[in-house]
Amino acid sequence: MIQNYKLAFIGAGSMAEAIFSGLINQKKVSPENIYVTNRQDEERLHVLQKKYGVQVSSSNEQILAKADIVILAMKPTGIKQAIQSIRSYTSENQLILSVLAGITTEYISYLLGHKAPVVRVMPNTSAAVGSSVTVISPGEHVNDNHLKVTESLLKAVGIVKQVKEKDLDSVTAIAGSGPAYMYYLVEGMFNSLDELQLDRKLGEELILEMIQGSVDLLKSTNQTPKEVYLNVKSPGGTTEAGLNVLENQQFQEIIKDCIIKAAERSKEITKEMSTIPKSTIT
Ligand SMILES: NC(=O)C1=CN([C@@H]2O[C@H](COP(=O)(O)OP(=O)(O)OC[C@H]3O[C@@H](n4cnc5c(N)ncnc54)[C@H](OP(=O)(O)O)[C@@H]3O)[C@@H](O)[C@H]2O)C=CC1
Ligand SMILES: O=C(O)[C@@H]1CCC=N1
Repeated sequence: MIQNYKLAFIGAGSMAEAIFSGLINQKKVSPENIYVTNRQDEERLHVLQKKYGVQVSSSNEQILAKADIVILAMKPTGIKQAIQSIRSYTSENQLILSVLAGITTEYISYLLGHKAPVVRVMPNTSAAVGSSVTVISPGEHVNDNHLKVTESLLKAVGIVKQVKEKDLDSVTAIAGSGPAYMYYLVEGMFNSLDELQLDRKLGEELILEMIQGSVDLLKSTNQTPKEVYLNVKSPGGTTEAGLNVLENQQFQEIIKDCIIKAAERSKEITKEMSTIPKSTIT
């Protein structure tokens, strides 16, 4: 279904790369059909072209003229300037996907000034290996076919769920930012290896496989996380000694605060960068 679509990525950073590299690796879209642009970093475009064979250009007109799907992938702060620079080359026949945290479909439609269908998408960088958990939320002018195309595209880089736009702030904290918290935890575990005097390579492999196995078990059981970790713990044993440290430091409270703060920040971004001036609302 999506093989013949031409995709234009406006923004050439880590998220754009994760999505298009995933699409290319999964052989869902060929590099000839992927166009990538940014404002100024030509070296970055050159690197992406060399690595993936994608089409790059600093001309928005060139990039957008052929695009069926436009993927907005700049930082939220850049949305106004970005749409100003692409608006005249976009049309209502193109499907607009936005991966920007906190920027509403309503605001994007307002900036575009026409009725192109806009879908908000919250992926994560695991798209690069086909394992993103991506959440989508349709804006006003989106029909079932637009949603099917969006899903079909994003299913190529992981699982896709649909939510109401009001839920995207919470989802962003988990699906979008979540991987960073996991990597932070893994970094902490890696940092223990020197003190444990364990071979670094072996230790890192054991940690990653242990995490993979823990996720596999959690997914395959009906037990709660608590039941599963209590199965690991023996009275007076090693696990208990470690868990006591986590409990004393209120580790779960910290994690909860972390997720809630990320969701709150998404709401703040909406207020700061995605507010339609009152005078234009009829
Ligand atoms: N990284 C992640 O894990 C996730 C990110 N997101 C969202 O993805 C978006 C991008 O994040 P990320 O990839 O990390 O950011 P990066 O900073 O890595 O990339 C941003 C890119 O946008 C380009 N850019 C900025 N302004 C414009 C413009 N006006 N026109 C064209 N290109 C522009 C930048 O290049 P130049 O400066 O040369 O223009 C750069 O290539 C954000 O909005 C974020 O909320 C969503 C989910 C996960
Ligand atoms: O940090 C951010 O704001 C973006 C959104 C989700 C992941 N990265």
